[in-house]
Amino acid sequence: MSVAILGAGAFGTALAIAISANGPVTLWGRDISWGRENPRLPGITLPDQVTVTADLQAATQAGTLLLALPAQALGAFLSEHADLLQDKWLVSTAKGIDLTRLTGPSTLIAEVCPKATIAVLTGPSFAADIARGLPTALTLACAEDRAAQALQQMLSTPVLRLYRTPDVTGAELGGALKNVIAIAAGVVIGAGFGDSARAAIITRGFAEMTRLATHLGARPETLAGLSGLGDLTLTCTSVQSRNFRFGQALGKGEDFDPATTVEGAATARAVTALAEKLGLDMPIAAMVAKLSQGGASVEHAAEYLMTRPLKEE
Ligand SMILES: NC(=O)C1=CN([C@@H]2O[C@H](COP(=O)(O)OP(=O)(O)OC[C@H]3O[C@@H](n4cnc5c(N)ncnc54)[C@H](OP(=O)(O)O)[C@@H]3O)[C@@H](O)[C@H]2O)C=CC1
Ligand SMILES: O=C(CO)COP(=O)(O)O
Repeated sequence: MSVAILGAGAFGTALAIAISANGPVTLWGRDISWGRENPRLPGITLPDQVTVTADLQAATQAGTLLLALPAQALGAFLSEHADLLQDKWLVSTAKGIDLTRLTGPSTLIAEVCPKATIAVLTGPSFAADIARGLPTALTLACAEDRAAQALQQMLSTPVLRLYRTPDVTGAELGGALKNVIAIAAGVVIGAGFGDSARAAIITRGFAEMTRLATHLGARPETLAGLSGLGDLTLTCTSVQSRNFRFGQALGKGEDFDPATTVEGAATARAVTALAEKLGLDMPIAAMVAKLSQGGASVEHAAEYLMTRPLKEE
């Protein structure tokens, strides 16, 4: 089946490069004036197998469409182009929760394209690493096993290894929630609170991720896999992560380029609203939501998290 990637940012472009090892791939972007080298992936030239186009009608002739758009842009994009997306195999790579609907990408897609086969591709993977052909392992989540197996074959390469799961909720929530915790980890390091505090944030953040995701039907083992713990580990420990760097800037009291995609900021607000609605305790997410909107100081957030009532782990 032919493959197109919708969204020519860092990740869409990296995936196009990787998957083109298996055959021709179309990469659609609304601005492709950069030609064969995307400035978001400097120094990397697209292989001949990748066709870049700004013609969405042409790109959506492919049967499998990878949606590589930021989570907060996905809903509007789906609604605007719904007529081109019906009956397709739609694979979301967005790692966030929609702020207006309080749902993950798979639910957004299902609402607009009820006949589509829906999957999620997620896991620990910096675009630059994938684009350079470094070995990477991802999770492909799809409730329909035959489609999951077909997508796994179609999108795996000798350096991009996909594991599959039917747990779409767990996979997409792991990817969304780890971005929130990565901001918190960045704050901790930026503020000079140290590596021990970062380990505490990662561990208690993982507890929050698991609490919300399992409440919404996810399997705990999915959260412990590549899409949850794997991506959490990567993003909380690497300055390659935009979410981590955004948190670091908050911790240092520095400005951060508002044009940079930082999924965890809006997702922290969505998670906080969702947790309130569901009666769940998500204190780290709540602090990240406040910090990223300028609604709390780093000192207040640290004091709040450290002086909550003592409890069992
Ligand atoms: N970068 C990474 O390492 C990874 C990213 N992801 C996830 O992939 C998703 C995309 O991230 P990434 O590629 O890095 O982000 P980028 O900021 O690099 O690119 C975002 C892309 O989305 C496009 N876009 C934004 N809004 C719209 C819209 N309304 N219609 C059409 N195109 C739009 C932008 O177009 P324009 O340039 O015209 O604004 C741009 O090409 C995110 O959810 C991210 O979490 C997942 C794994 C790794
Ligand atoms: O999701 C990612 C790595 O798996 C990319 O993280 P950032 O969006 O924080 O750069």
